Amino acid sequence: MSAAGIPSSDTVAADTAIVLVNLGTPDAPTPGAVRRYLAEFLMDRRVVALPRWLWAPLLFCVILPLRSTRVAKKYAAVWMDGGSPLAVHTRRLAAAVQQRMPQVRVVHAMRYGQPSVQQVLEELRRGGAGRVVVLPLYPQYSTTTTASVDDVVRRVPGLAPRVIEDYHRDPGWVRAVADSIRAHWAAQGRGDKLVFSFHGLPQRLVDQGDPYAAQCEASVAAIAAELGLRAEDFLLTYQSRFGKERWLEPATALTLPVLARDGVRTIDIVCPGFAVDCLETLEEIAIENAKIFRDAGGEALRYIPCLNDAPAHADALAAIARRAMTS
Ligand SMILES: C=CC1=C(C)c2cc3[nH]c(cc4nc(cc5[nH]c(cc1n2)c(C)c5CCC(=O)O)C(CCC(=O)O)=C4C)c(C)c3C=C
Ligand SMILES: [Fe+2]
Ligand SMILES: [Fe+2]
Repeated sequence: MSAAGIPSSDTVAADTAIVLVNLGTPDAPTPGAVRRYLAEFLMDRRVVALPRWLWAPLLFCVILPLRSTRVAKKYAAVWMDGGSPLAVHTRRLAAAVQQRMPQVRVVHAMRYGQPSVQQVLEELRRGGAGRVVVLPLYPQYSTTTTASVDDVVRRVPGLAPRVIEDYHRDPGWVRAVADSIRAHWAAQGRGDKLVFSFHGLPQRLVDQGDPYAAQCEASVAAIAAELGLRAEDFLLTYQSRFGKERWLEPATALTLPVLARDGVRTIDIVCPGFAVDCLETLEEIAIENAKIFRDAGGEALRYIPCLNDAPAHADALAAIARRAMTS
């Protein structure tokens, strides 16, 4: 043990594996690949709970044919040399965590698409892994994300992995996010407002007990305290609404024009619910919402990248995983 109570690398068993699990992403920015990805994702009952007789025809006959082509163009706008940003950054993050934990195997898996959680866990079992820790890359717990990872993990026989539920107030993670905001301010100056934008969720799920919104609020409070912010310096919004139902509010895309009309000239925007950059940050926030803000009279919406494979992020996740391995 270190003086700080964090288990040191030599207290960790050699047959241990850490699996970083992210949402998943299409394997090409094409309508066909996006359709396959969305079909698997949106047929998960944790994500859309409507009865299958109603949802399946709607999804396959209406939503996927229309949405896949439109969304493929968005993916194409942010696609990287190594693939989808979410895939590239997740791979790099797993490599950075592995560097910090040379005595265990660190791998990554995707809830939807490849490499699948099931396939990765089965390989670990065949390879003789004794202890497996699954770290979903969702700082805030939701039934739609973390619980869905838990569902598939439990389906793999012969392993009893420890699944980390959330790390929304982990001090190392909070410091890493705060430091990334400080670094952005040091490089670009400080905007008039700081917006924390999180992926949204149907309000119904929160009413039914999903702790996601409360954890987003707690994350923002902790990061704001670390930065010494006053209440008027920042606000929390929710993005990426899907469907007609009421989602968590205020919505990012509706709040930005209001701020512009109220005379806010420059906004710094950060997305601490996303461990790595993806379509929802690079396209929806940094391209689409930046335009929405400018069109409403704002000067600049300056996007602060996700932590991705930053050393402070890998340090924080390695410490979280080590604690889970030894508790
Ligand atoms: C009912 C629909 C959706 C719920 C509920 C939902 C929750 C949710 N999602 C994330 C993280 C990500 N979502 C991403 C993309 C994305 N999300 C939905 C729908 C719901 N998400 C869709 C349909 C899509 C695909 C894009 C689109 O068609 O608009 C991504 C990015 C994936 C990528 O490839 O880059 C992430 C990450 C969280 C954290 C969350 C609940 C808290
Ligand atoms: Fe989503
Ligand atoms: Fe989106």
